Amino acid sequence: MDKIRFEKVTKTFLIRDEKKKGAQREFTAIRDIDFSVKEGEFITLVGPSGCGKSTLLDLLTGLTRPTKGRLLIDGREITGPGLDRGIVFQQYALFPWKTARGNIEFGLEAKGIPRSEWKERSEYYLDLVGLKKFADRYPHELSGGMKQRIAIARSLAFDPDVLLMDEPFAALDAQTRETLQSELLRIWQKTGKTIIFVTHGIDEAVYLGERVVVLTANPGTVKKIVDIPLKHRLEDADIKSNPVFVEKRHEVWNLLHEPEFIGAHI
Ligand SMILES: Nc1ncnc2c1ncn2[C@@H]1O[C@H](COP(=O)(O)OP(=O)(O)OP(=O)(O)O)[C@@H](O)[C@H]1O
Repeated sequence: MDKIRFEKVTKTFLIRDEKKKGAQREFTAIRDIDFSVKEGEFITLVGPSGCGKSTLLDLLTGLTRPTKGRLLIDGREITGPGLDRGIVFQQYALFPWKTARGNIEFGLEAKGIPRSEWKERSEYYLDLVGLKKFADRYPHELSGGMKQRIAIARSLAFDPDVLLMDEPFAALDAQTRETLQSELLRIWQKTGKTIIFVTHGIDEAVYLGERVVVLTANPGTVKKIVDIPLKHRLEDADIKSNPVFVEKRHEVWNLLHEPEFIGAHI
């Protein structure tokens, strides 16, 4: 069965009508989004600014509902937020008054894990993201990359089936971003989570995604879903020279540079 299914999902918002004072009009942010994600799959979503990437993730969190269509997880309609979905945002969203360990334990408490298990579990997730030695640091004592690792560890501590990531590495410098990308792949391979990862970066989308969903803007629709048959992402030290990477990167680049995107900010 599909882990996640978008069934002809449309989301419209009421916005101010620029032509008529005091009036409102409908604005279609995304239209007829229809695709499925398999259990354990790593999917990346890429598209120009305003194509509805965040709107799609909001719908998956259950914080907003579609105007038309349905979103399903394990065949059940999403009707609200749930601990089956972990979220990692661009901004780290850590509690500044809690240590790295405290932030992770928050996830354990929310899930109802007995307090006696917190230490062992938080150590496990700190170790998974390579920060065992930094357990007692506060967020302001950690680098941006470390904060994002803690945010990932905290989301994983809930043991969600699905990890939703909204440009999680966008605020990091290029080198830290590359390190975290490969760490995320390693974590994904180890945990087998289903991951939906939103990005502006074509390289990032192709490197991480087993499939890349290319979206168009105004309204956001699926332009194409590109398979990325890269086998050894972590073992290949210079993956960006790999002919499959080069070819697929070019395909996604072309899709994003077709006439309807001219002038769009990608
Ligand atoms: N609450 C809202 N009310 C009205 N319009 C909205 C609302 N939320 C989003 N939109 C509009 O829907 C469209 C899609 O927005 P969204 O934030 O999902 O795009 P995005 O692809 O994530 O953009 P970016 O890449 O710039 O972050 C945009 O045109 C935006 O202005």
